[in-house]
Amino acid sequence: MNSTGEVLVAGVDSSTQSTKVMVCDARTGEVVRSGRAKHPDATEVDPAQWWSAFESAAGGLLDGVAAIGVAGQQHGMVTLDADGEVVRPALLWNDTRSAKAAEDLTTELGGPGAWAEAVGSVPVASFTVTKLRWLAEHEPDAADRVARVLLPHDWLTWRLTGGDAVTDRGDASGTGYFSPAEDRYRTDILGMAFGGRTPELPKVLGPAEPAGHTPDGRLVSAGTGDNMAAALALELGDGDVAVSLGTSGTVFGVSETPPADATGTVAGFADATGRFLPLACTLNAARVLTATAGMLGVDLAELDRLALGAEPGAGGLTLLPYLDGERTPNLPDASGTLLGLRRTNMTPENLARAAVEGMLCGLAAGLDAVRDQGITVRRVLLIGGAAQSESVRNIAPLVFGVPVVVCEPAEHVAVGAARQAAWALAGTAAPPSWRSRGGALELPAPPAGAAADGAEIRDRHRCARRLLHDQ
Ligand SMILES: Nc1ncnc2c1ncn2[C@@H]1O[C@H](COP(=O)(O)OP(=O)(O)O)[C@@H](O)[C@H]1O
Ligand SMILES: O=C(CO)[C@@H](O)[C@H](O)COP(=O)(O)O
Repeated sequence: MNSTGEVLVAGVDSSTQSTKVMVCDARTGEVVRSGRAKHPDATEVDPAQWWSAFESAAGGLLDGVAAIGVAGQQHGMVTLDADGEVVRPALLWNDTRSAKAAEDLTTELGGPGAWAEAVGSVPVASFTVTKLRWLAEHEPDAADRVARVLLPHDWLTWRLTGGDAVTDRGDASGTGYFSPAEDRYRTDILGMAFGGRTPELPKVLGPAEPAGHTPDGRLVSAGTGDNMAAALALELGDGDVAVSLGTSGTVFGVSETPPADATGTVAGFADATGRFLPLACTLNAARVLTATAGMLGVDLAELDRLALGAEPGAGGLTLLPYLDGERTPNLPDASGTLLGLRRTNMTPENLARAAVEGMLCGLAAGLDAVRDQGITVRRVLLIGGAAQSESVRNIAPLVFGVPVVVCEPAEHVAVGAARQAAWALAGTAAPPSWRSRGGALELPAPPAGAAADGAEIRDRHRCARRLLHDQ
């Protein structure tokens, strides 16, 4: 409690590029203060770096905070030895070295359908289970020293409490060895993947179950994966689908029934409330814009200005932005392609717009995939760093073909983690309602007659994917 009698809770978002901490009023969700610190730009990171980023982001913010929750980038493999020391740097969700392991594991269990049935998802290189197989094959001595495997948020939560290691259904569902439908670990799959080794796994807590306390007495909630935390902050209703434009691009909605997409496009995750979170994820989102801005020698504001100076369709330029390989479609070794160049359309404006359209078309394909899993898409809630971009805000309604809303204040992952902390503190059956906490800005619809442009842009990108990648 602070000096004015408010009960305060803190949420931590330890995602790919940075740590953010938001301190909120536990009753309303209103953000009262915040901090952030950068992470290294790598796909292999010593977890100690997340801890120092947390300390730096939270520095001076936690006075009066009664409870804290941690949301983390999903899937990262944190390996600990018998003394609790890190065995090797964590491999992150966007590290594609385990792509071959993913293929092998898919075959070994009996194909994509067997995986979808067993754990709700077909593994790609992002999933923890494939990273363990990679470790067993490439660094067997290190694999032999692994006594426990955690996810990034599990590790941070464990550091905060100093107690037993715990996790939640949401983050566990991204490992590839937890069944969200049955609510249990599949240690048989873990053993199969990790050469017969079955390291200790964190206990899976219920949505409002506390993980423990910090040494100075703050309650720590179970924590969850970053996308699950965002869903908790957004309080997604029927017909609401979130599109997050961070390092990854994600598309997700809440479902009462466990998804099982044997095509592997939609992962059948659990959410942070006891339900499910069908989700499609691309490897290339906000960084497509920073990379394009870098190539054009401009900042992000100028990239927006350029993109908005081009006509819809970018003069016929099509960018398949697989700059870091791709996960959806599953093309870990792909690189980006720019198609349709003519002397007349090779302008900075068209290139800037092609980057925005290309990034958004990857997410539009994700929207189609979640629709195929029975999710109704009545409106898109746009979140993540690149949702701040003016050109993204202008072009998204056209490319998605449905109403698009931007919810304020931003940093939904950290706010969702804070809401989970408030829930654990209250110990109620349902989380506190924080619906009054911010506004929703409905983005202007494209002009009448422009829907055809949106369909044309999506079709052109779909044809390019088929032509170049058979996807
Ligand atoms: N106005 C903007 N226009 C375009 N991209 C932006 C803007 N503001 C932030 N970003 C991008 O958003 C990304 C960070 O988003 P964030 O959701 O925090 O990512 P993550 O959770 O993966 O760390 C960065 O790549 C940053 O460049
Ligand atoms: O792998 C996934 C989802 O399955 C990613 O969404 C990660 O959870 C990283 O998220 P960001 O750092 O991009 O927010």
